[in-house]
Amino acid sequence: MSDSSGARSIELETIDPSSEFVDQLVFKLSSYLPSFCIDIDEDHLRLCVLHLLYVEQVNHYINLTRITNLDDALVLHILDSLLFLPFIPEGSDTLLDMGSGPGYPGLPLHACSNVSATLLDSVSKKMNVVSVIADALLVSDITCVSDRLETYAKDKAGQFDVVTARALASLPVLIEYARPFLKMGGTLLVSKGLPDESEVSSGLKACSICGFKLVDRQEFDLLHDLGHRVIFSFKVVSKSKVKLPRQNGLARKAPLA
Ligand SMILES: C[S@@+](CC[C@H](N)C(=O)[O-])C[C@H]1O[C@@H](n2cnc3c(N)ncnc32)[C@H](O)[C@@H]1O
Repeated sequence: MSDSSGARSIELETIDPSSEFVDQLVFKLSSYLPSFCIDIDEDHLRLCVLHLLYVEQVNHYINLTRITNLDDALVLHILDSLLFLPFIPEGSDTLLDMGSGPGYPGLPLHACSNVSATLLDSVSKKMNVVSVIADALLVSDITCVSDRLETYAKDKAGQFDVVTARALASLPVLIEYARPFLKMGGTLLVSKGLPDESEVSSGLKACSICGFKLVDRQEFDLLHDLGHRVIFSFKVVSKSKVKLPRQNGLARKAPLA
């Protein structure tokens, strides 16, 4: 169905949260977590599974993800998002997920922790979907924003404790995007597949320009041979040496490092 602007409206077909099918997926997901030292109760995992099922439902008419096999999606969307969880410093209240797409990793992180989350993507139809799904899940304290990062940063300087990014851009670009949003002492968490060493060394240069320090780097093999992940944790330790945000698009066209 389309509205007067031609945009397709989003109507979710309600999914029974206590169905046997949902139970099975929750059980499967829960069995994956101990190998990654992640401990989350079933109610929170259920929210992650329902989010995934709604994403899959809407994906039939709005392109949100290329991963259509549910078993793979449990690992590649939910588990992959939850890998960030142990890296969120205790006491963090506010999280921004940059380029969140269908809500990864921001929605599972919000569902499984106490952080209030802002999910941002420049493509408004994606954020509309995530907002409708968040309403259906009755998750509060989640804000969906359709904007470019460089524009949103002008209004939200220094407002977040944690910024996350998955599958968005190279390390130096992510570091530049994230810095204006973070408080002093705040944390940037980035997940990467197999970054090459030149990307890492440019990232470290961008880090020192923007006032970050790399504080942790851990590697994980996803289950079922679905890939390798490196989680980088950067902490804001000083002021940026360049004025941020720069003009729209410059971070990608002319990276700082
Ligand atoms: C490959 S998708 C990844 C989505 C999600 N993080 C995930 O892992 O499934 C990258 C997303 O970043 C968004 N994006 C890219 N550049 C952006 C920018 N400058 N500002 C806001 N969103 C951006 C795109 O619209 C896209 O939805």
